[in-house]
Amino acid sequence: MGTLSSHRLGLRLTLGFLIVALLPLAGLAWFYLHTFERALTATVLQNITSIADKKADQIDSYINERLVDARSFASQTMVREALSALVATRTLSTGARTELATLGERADYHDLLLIDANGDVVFSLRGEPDLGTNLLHGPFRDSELAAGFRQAMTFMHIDMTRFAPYAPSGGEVAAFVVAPILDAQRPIGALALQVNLTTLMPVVSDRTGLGTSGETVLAVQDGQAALYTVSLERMPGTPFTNPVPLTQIAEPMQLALTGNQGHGIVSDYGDIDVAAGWRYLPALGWGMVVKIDTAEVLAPLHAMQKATVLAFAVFLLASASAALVLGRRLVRDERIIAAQQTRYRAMLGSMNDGVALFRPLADGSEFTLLDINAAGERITGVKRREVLGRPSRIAFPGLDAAGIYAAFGRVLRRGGSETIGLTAYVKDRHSLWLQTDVIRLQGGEILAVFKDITARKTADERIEHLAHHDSLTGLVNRRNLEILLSQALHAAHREGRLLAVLFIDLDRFKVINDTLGHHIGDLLLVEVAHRLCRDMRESDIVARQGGDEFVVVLTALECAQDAAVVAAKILLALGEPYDIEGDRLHTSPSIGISIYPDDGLDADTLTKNADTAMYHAKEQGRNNIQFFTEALNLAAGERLTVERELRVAIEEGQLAVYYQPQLEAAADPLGYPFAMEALVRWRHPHRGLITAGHFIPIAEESGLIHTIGDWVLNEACRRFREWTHAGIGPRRIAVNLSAHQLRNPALLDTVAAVLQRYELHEDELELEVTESVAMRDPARAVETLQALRNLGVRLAIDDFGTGHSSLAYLKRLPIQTLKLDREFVRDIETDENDAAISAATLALAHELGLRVVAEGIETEGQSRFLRAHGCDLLQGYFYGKPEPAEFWTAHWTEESRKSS
Ligand SMILES: Nc1nc2c(ncn2[C@@H]2O[C@@H]3COP(=O)(O)O[C@H]4[C@@H](O)[C@H](n5cnc6c(=O)[nH]c(N)nc65)O[C@@H]4COP(=O)(O)O[C@H]3[C@H]2O)c(=O)[nH]1
Repeated sequence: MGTLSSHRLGLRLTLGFLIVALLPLAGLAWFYLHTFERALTATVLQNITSIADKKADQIDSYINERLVDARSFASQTMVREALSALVATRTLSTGARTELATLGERADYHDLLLIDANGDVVFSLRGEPDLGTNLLHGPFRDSELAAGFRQAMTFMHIDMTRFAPYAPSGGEVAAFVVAPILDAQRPIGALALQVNLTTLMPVVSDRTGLGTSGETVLAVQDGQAALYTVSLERMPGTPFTNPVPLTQIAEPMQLALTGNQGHGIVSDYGDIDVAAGWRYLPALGWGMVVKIDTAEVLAPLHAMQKATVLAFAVFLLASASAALVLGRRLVRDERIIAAQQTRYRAMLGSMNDGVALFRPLADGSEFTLLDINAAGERITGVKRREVLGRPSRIAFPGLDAAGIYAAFGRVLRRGGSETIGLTAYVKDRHSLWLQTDVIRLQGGEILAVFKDITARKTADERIEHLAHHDSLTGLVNRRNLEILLSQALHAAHREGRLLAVLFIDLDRFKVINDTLGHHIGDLLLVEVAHRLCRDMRESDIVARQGGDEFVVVLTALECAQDAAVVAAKILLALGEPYDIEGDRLHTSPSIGISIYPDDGLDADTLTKNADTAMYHAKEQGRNNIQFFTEALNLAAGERLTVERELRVAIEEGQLAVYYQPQLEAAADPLGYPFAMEALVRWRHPHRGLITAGHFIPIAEESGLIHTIGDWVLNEACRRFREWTHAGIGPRRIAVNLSAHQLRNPALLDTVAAVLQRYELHEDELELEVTESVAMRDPARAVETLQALRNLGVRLAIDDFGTGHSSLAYLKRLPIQTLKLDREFVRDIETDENDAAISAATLALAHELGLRVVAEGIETEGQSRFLRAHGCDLLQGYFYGKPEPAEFWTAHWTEESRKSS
């Protein structure tokens, strides 16, 4: 991607200009001129040849006309008679003379002569000195006239003599046409027509077609010399006077004199280049050269040459100027491009995205790497200088070739661009994920812009995993379970197999979580998840449904009983003790099982039914497995019915408060109880009396507990005040508070209003909250309990012993009473463990200044044990069941009547 220097570019441009523009033009011009010269020369020579031919024809005609004249004159009777008369009388009639004169003047003959058979010149129109002389013996016997006379008389032939100076005519160059005059086939003399050279000259010297420098040169050979028979433009002198040796005469004339005919560009007698045509004139015995200076005939050529050179020069100048301007512009553009390239390179270099440029091979099967930027080197780990120009498969061996080259091919065929989501690339044995945009450039090259999105991809995968998995345990989460279960159901349906959904809930987990803290609870859940996964097959699904609930899906079951086997294994595995941060914890699962297709066809139904079965398992005493049955399903439906009916019950006053006595251990069992615990009952119109344990949980789930709780508190306090006003009944009233009520911000106002309404004194009202309620959010519980305490209400911890709270911890709560749970009391006579725990609890509670109420006392043995260990208050069927207020009112009234 380097750039040419301005100098080199200039040189290249000049060379290019010469090669591209000037050389062809010069060649064309030369070719044109050369062709033109050849054509012109050929035309000129053709013309000159035509002129020469024409001149030769004219001379022949000229001579023929004279020969015809001579024959015609000689054959005339008048001529024969005139000669006969002259021979006989030496005189001639005037009429005959006039007729002869007329003949002589017909053509511009110089003279008309009659010669008798002896050679005497008997008649001459001009009367020159040859008249009266004898041509055979006289002074002019060597003249051309004498030669012509002898030839005519000898051969009876009409001929023309050579031109030569003729003395009788004062040396005028002349030729004679001599014809014999016959009388009865016998020559009696001859007629001679004298033709002066001057009459031939107009024919010869006609310059038509010869321009300004044209000339017709005529010469006759005279021995080893030649005599020019016409005046020459460039050689002064009289014709027939200056003999020139044959060897020195110009070449075309030499050729003409030797009988040759031709044309060409030659040198003339003046050594000047001429276009000439030459030939021999047999009628005259002369050589003829018709010529014209090449300077004149080739003048158009020379003009054209000049014009061409001029045009060429102008063109050269113009195109050189244009080339210069263009060149400068090109150089400037080149500089701009170079600067742009530098900028782009800097930009590409500073980009975080990798950019690589490829050129496809002709068949598109392979791509050559043309360039790659710094980010591209960094991402792929290649060295630019090592891979430039190499096939892409060799340059980037770590590339997942299939996807990217297919995209290259597509973009190459269709044009435009394409984004390839992900491409795997192995660098230093680590897999990278690249996102690549593939763009086809105008030149057919392929640009790949790629970024390393491994981090993002990993994060996406993590987010994806989090979206589908529980963050604490890593198990499949509730949402993902629905999807996976639906898929598993499809497979089961397809394969005609069974499938089991196991709903698992940890018994007493809430207690552990509330008492030991969420951290320990979390660790326990993680361990539970670990144990669940341990024995599962790969095709099974283990999910956390939320809280302490887990779901296991067993796929591809042979029979429903297999699910029970797996559930039993889970029961064992989760029932093992857990060692967590130094504590040994115990929990057990309750497992509900639903089977596809018997218990439901869709994920929702199967999960719901397994949940129902799980509840049943809990009801059955925990650490238990229950299969879903239709009866269970009905029970679940029952819950809904109860909730609906409960609302009606509240409105229609079907609820009632029952009271159970709490007796002081030392007191007379038949005396007034120390306190009464208010327990709510539902007088159902069809089902009869329903105890609290059967509908309070539903009231809590549905939120009805607030209405019920407020009503019970109000009713119990009202009743208590009624009894005390009547002078019967207990000294204290105990009312249960549910966890939901305790969290209600309106509780304090409600309690304060009730205290005020019924003028309850300090410590006359005791509110019972369960241990787990107090443990759930200790800080908040302490705050609320303290506020209640500040109102003058006593506080009791219910069901003590079921949670994991220690007495030391309870010290922090503003409570005055502990209620020992029924569970401990039940086996207190038979289970040493329970007996020991109860005894220790009593002792420690007293140490903390708390009073202890034991509940669920059903036997005298239990009562005895508890009293022996200093239990303060006793409650249970042994002393009295929960009964309506009217019962107690009647009872106590009767008692007081008896005692009085
Ligand atoms: N087997 C046996 N059971 C005995 C004996 N003595 C008492 N019981 C039963 O034990 C439960 C004592 O109440 P709790 O522990 O406070 O436990 C109560 C209490 O937590 C809650 N509850 C009852 N009434 C109310 C109420 O008005 N409001 C709220 N929030 N909870 C209530 O419902 C739970 C169950 O109440 P109930 O069904 O009335 O059941 C009562 C009572 O009938 C005995 O000797 N043997």
